[in-house]
Amino acid sequence: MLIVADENIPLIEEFFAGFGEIRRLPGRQITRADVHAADVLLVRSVTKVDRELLEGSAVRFVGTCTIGTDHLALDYFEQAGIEWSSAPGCNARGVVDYVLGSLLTLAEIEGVDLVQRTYGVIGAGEVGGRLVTVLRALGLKVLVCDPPRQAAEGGDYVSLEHIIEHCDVLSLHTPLGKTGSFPTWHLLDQQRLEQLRPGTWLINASRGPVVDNVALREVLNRRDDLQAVLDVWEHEPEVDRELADLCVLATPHIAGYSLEGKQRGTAQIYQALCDFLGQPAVVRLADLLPPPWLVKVELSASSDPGWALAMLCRGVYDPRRDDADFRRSLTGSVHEQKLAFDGLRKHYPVRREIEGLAVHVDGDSVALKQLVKALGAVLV
Ligand SMILES: NC(=O)C1=CN([C@@H]2O[C@H](COP(=O)(O)OP(=O)(O)OC[C@H]3O[C@@H](n4cnc5c(N)ncnc54)[C@H](O)[C@@H]3O)[C@@H](O)[C@H]2O)C=CC1
Ligand SMILES: O=C(O)C(=O)[C@H](O)COP(=O)(O)O
Repeated sequence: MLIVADENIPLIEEFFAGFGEIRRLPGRQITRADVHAADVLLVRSVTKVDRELLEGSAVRFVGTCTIGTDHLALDYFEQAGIEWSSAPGCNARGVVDYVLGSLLTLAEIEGVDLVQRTYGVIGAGEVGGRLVTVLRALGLKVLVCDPPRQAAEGGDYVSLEHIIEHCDVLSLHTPLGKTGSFPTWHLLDQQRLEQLRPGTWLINASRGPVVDNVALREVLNRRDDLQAVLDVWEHEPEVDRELADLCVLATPHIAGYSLEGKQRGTAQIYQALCDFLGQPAVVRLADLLPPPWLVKVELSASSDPGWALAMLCRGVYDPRRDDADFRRSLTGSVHEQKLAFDGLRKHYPVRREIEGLAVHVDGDSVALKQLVKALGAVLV
């Protein structure tokens, strides 16, 4: 069996060597000729997998080690009888950690207590759903907009217009889709961006085109009360540098880049391929994931919970480092900037998730113990 795989998929040998030959290629450069004789194609978000790439090839299974599927022509797969799988939820916690780190930065810059704000989460699936749970457990007021879920299940959801009118913080967690009953392409367009409440914080770690980037640049240029955090961009890997300059935090599509998230993505696709081939799964992620560098945190019962929140989140992950690296890369020609975008992602440093962090509270502090649990860390 021949497997063609994006070279940036971690643990590819460990999980897939047993199936046959693996040919690793840069994801943006995978061509028809590369996949012609392949049985299996394993990608990340940067490879557009469609009729043009696959027609006439031997590919019978496509796996994307990502949550998002907007780079896959799913209608064509169905027509052509090509089996496929994504990795739902694999890096959702990484995105939650990114949003928490961003909120801490925004609160610090603005001199605002996070409790004073009302949060609007748009898209309440694997990422948004986890985010809502954490924010509510932290005692914050959260409104949720998810029209597809509202239509399917009913429940306590509000409209996007309601979120825009009533929330001080908007965090986007929808898939990217141009068609269907609930399209998200330019969900935040010029008109909706104009309507944001004074002082709104806007966070986009979904897909770039969910926000009209030209309109956002224009609105941010006029309204210095708004604060934006962007992890994703229209036309990646090219970035609108003026827009990046206007953002409080700007990062190169790394919100979900926790080590666990990336390795889980590979493990989920391995499982899906085993299922497709009717083979038992013998490789286990638990045997491969290295121990975290931060083994345990000891908190004194007298610690201030606000300080503890920032220390625990930032001790595990602080997006300001990614922002600084990214800004340094926004120089040179467009070609150099695009290479740097991919380079930062390819050589991304080890980052772990808050969920695995062991925390001991030395003494009896209900507030601190609640905080640890709210973050999803492990109280030991
Ligand atoms: N920046 C990054 O590193 C990452 C970005 N992502 C992006 O985040 C997206 C969301 O991820 P998950 O939560 O795992 O996906 P999911 O599929 O579990 O949840 C998406 C939710 O959005 C809702 N939704 C769809 N259309 C909507 C609309 N018009 N308005 C409001 N809600 C809508 C869906 O009903 C669903 O509940 C992914 O599709 C991917 O594009 C995911 C992981 C990492
Ligand atoms: O899982 C997703 O969806 C994401 O956005 C991933 O973080 C994208 O990672 P790459 O596939 O672009 O490396």
